[in-house]
Amino acid sequence: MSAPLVGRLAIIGAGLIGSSVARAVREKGLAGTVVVADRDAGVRARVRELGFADEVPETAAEAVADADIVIVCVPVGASGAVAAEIGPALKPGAILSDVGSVKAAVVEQMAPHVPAHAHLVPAHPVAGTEFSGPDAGFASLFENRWCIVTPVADADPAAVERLSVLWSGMGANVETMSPQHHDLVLAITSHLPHLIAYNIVGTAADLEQTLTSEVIKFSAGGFRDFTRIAASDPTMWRDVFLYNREAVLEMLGRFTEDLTALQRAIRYGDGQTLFDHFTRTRAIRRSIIEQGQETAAPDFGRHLVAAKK
Ligand SMILES: NC(=O)c1ccc[n+]([C@@H]2O[C@H](COP(=O)([O-])OP(=O)(O)OC[C@H]3O[C@@H](n4cnc5c(N)ncnc54)[C@H](O)[C@@H]3O)[C@@H](O)[C@H]2O)c1
Ligand SMILES: O=C(O)C(=O)C[C@]1(C(=O)O)C=C[C@@H](O)C=C1
Repeated sequence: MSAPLVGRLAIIGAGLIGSSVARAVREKGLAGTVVVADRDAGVRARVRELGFADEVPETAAEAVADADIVIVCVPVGASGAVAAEIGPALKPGAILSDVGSVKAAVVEQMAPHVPAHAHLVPAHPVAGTEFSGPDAGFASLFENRWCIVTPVADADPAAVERLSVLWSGMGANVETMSPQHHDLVLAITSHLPHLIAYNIVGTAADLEQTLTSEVIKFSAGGFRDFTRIAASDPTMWRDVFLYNREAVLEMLGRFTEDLTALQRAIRYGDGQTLFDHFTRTRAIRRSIIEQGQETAAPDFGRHLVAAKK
């Protein structure tokens, strides 16, 4: 049997993403030892029960000692504090990575705490669900999904390559781009759709009581899909909007202008504008499907409703 890709892998934060990484790495035999840390004692106890880690130390600093690769899987706003805690314990040559949904702000928070003898290689697996916590993770989450690696300016190419190989090993398709470009792209493809979902479900909840209960009773199709997205973790998404502020505001400005144009077409009975717009958007959906990017993601974890934090 050949040696695993990574000797010792440390994961800080054992929620949906951290626990999925641990499960995927173990299932594929990518690491000799998987060490998992979480600041929450209840989560640590649950990780021990679920058995997807070889070691579950009390602190993050203990977890990273001797680790070859460290993946920080905490809400974006906590990444600086975690980097400060573990930075001094990183061994020479260690790769420090993360999975945050925002990249420029994570680099800004983490970079000052990375010692010269370690390598910072941020990444973002573009795969998830509306569920949180260690019960919600599963080994196949990253299969055939993108993982965007966003190397810093002076990144060590060998470290970037090693982390990319680890994500490929978990089944992901790896793409590389700058942290700033990542944030602009994800603002429109992920962050704005979540904001729209949070907003539309909030609007429905603010209707008069009888109307709201009818919305819930008759919800199907479109609205139901929005409620899935709007059930996503409040801490995670608060941080995404606070830390990708500029890119989200840029995309929100464009979105608002386009919405106003549709509103105007409805007001003036301009069916041609509506028809042309909907025809253009239908083509985008079709090209996504043709590229094989449509997956069963919306149904992942349905059985885990009870596990939702
Ligand atoms: N949920 C998704 O769909 C998704 C997808 C891709 C990337 N991400 C990113 O992954 C990261 C984690 O998201 P998640 O969905 O796994 O969240 P989660 O809430 O399921 O898990 C986060 C875990 O981090 C722990 N934690 C928080 N602060 C900590 C600290 N200072 N030290 C140690 N542990 C700490 C929490 O106790 C929790 O167990 C976020 O940055 C998010 O942006 C999420
Ligand atoms: O499918 C979902 O539930 C998701 O929202 C996953 C999703 C996304 O927007 O695609 C959410 C945030 C992450 O940073 C990456 C993936």
